[in-house]
Amino acid sequence: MDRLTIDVQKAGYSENEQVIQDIHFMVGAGELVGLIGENGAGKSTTIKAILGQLPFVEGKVTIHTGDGVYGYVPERPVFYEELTVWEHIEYCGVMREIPDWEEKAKELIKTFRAENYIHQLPHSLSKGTQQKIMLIIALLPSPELLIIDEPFIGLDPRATKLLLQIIDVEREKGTGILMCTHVLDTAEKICDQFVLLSNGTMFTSDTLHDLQIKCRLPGGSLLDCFDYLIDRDAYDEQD
Ligand SMILES: Nc1ncnc2c1ncn2[C@@H]1O[C@H](COP(=O)(O)OP(=O)(O)OP(=O)(O)O)[C@@H](O)[C@H]1O
Repeated sequence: MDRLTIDVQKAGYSENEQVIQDIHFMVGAGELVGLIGENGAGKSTTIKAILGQLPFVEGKVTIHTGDGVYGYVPERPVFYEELTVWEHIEYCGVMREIPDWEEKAKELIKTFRAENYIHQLPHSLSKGTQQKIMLIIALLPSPELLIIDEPFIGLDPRATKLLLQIIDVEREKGTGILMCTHVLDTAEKICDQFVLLSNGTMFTSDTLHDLQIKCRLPGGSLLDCFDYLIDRDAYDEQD
């Protein structure tokens, strides 16, 4: 069963300027898909198209969750300046009418070892701690689809390990996860599939094994395959 289907012919920030084109992929239940690409390739724009935050989208994005609920963790945490961490969590729980939100919140706070921060203002916290708070808020409604932008930047090794464990638990529950990242060595180990973007176009959506075959790089790393595909023209010329 799919959690997300993206079928976008073109999309962008203004009518005349398309930033991404021909993006077609799916995220299945319990699947972790890595959205990979160089700076400016169009990863964040693709995520904005999924979230309905782009003014111009030609195509269709379907979120197949029972209640249409999804969790989103942006690359840069966004908070209300005057609300404490707990007040943010409360706001999310009450506004989204999440049953038992308080209990769930306490569990998540314990999991993320964030007890000491809950009465502080998020802006006074470190970037990694802010990211943990964003994750708690994203997970509070028990979403069946999770979209995470650059989750590993700013997390210390223990927090990274914790996030990886949480990703595993979510996948076991059937949550589909789309993760945008530059940390290819980690992505390579944990993602089921990779959507590779270059210049706003998706040039492949494959497992690492299929990428290795496509690139004729048996046992090659994700970075090797990515490099090969990006420079394919140059490589082909050398063949
Ligand atoms: N708000 C915006 N208005 C107009 N163009 C934008 C806007 N945001 C991004 N772009 C353009 O869209 C293109 C793709 O950018 P995007 O942020 O999607 O790339 P990215 O793959 O997420 O890059 P990075 O890895 O650096 O975060 C770039 O050419 C960028 O300049």
